[in-house]
Amino acid sequence: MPVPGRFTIHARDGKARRATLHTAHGEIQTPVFMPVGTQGSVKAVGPDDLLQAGSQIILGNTYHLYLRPGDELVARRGGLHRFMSWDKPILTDSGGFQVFSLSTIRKISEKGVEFRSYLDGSKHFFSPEKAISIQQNLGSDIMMVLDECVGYGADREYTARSLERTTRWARRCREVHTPGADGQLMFGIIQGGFHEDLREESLGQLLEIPFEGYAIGGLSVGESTEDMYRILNHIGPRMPEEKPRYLMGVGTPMDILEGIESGVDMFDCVLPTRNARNGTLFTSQGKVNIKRAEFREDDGPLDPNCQCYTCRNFSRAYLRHLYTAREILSYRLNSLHNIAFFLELARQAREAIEGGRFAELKAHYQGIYGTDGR
Ligand SMILES: CC1(C)O[C@H]2[C@@H](O1)[C@@]1(COC(C)(C)O1)O[C@@H]2CNc1nc2cc3nc(N)[nH]c(=O)c3cc2[nH]1
Ligand SMILES: [Zn+2]
Repeated sequence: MPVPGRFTIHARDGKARRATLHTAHGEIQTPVFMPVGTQGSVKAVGPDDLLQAGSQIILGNTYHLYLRPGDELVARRGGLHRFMSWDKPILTDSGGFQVFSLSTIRKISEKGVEFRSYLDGSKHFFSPEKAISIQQNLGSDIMMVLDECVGYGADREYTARSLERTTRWARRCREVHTPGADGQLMFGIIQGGFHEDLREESLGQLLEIPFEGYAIGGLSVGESTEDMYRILNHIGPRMPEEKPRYLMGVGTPMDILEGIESGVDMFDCVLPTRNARNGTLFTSQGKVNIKRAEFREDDGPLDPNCQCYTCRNFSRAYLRHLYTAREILSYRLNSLHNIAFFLELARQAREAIEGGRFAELKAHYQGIYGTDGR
């Protein structure tokens, strides 16, 4: 009987790892890309589509589901898995980032963070304990601690004080959930901004608390690729070797490959679904902007090397028409393809690590997407 939290490394290629993470809703082969289902749905696609595309785990969000429909309601409906008919693993973010990026008028204190709902302006308060209680109601397989993601450009002094409070919050999260209770795992989140020494400080403090995994927070917040990679390359390899490493909110295909090369195992980003809705599609030959006139009479598949439903059944001309006509089907077909692309990228990375060919895979995509894929 697999024990939730067990993390087995099968192969290494440089710092890259090929591993299996066991959860209460099944095992996850890593490196893994996690489609984002912020409000309990991965926008425009259904659970059957996600399974078909090879998705192993999806993301939900404490902040959004707490505000609507309410974590207590979801608990009464049997938890998030049953509510959204997804019986594989779910990771939920704690809401810290969303409070800072989406809410107005927020007050942060030792106790937690007070914020106003982006829906109706009503006042709410998240303590670390509350953030964990919501994720217990949702029944997610991997819970994230409540943290403060300091903005890009925050000064060093504030960043240093903030990471100390984030550690105290992390300890409070751990204290209200016994490791492994109800099969739920808990990950700590490393902060420290863009200062290598503060990053090490944050990691060192978190290592004193037993977490089943560790995440790199505070990146993909508008910084340059150079700054992201500098911190990633510094802290990734310093994270516990025997536990899963998760890079939050990242990123482009090249960011993901850079992260894997730095020893990161798990990734999530809204890019595939968000860009699908504005017609930017990721293919094995680079980015395709489907609204371009050149595709008006192009009968070819979006990506000749892709096996997804969209590429097997529809032409670029048709996809361009749907996008131009603002047909709802455009969201579905474009999202299906982009999700399939990111999942296939992660699958190719797993295979390349097993074969000791990760450097070649990264070089191959660098030739197509450039150094950062922006
Ligand atoms: C605001 C919104 C919707 O979240 C996405 C998306 O825009 C956007 C805008 O540009 C892209 C890159 C496409 O992704 O940036 C967000 C993705 N970056 C990111 N997600 C994070 C989540 C996090 N969660 C916690 N608890 N703590 C963190 O430090 C943290 C850091 C993160 N960084
Ligand atoms: Zn496709």
